[in-house]
Amino acid sequence: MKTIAIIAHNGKKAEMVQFLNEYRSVLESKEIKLISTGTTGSKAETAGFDVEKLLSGPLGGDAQIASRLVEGKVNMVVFFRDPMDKHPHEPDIFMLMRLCDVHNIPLATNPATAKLLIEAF
Ligand SMILES: O=C(CO)COP(=O)(O)O
Repeated sequence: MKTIAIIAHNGKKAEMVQFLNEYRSVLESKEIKLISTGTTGSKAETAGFDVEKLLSGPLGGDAQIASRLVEGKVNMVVFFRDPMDKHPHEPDIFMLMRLCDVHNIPLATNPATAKLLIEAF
């Protein structure tokens, strides 16, 4: 089973739910496990997805996902960042993105890229 980490900043959570809904059948047919930061996961659960929720981003959720990733437990990251907002945990955000590159894990930071990646996943 492959795992996708889903993360969205507040201004991008609606786009994340829209993306998940659009690819619901793909996620189900490929038996993809979802893990997420806390609030993103709650939104996904409300939309009917089964998600393992970690802490909220500002409390260390990005860092927890990074930890799973370096242990080889994450196969792709969908991280809809909000480039128009400030984030107190910016170091964690950059750490997660850096570690995707260190470990050669596909990272989509916007819906257009996420669609291309999930179709090839
Ligand atoms: O802040 C985040 C990612 O950096 C997302 O965290 P939440 O999903 O808890 O809002």
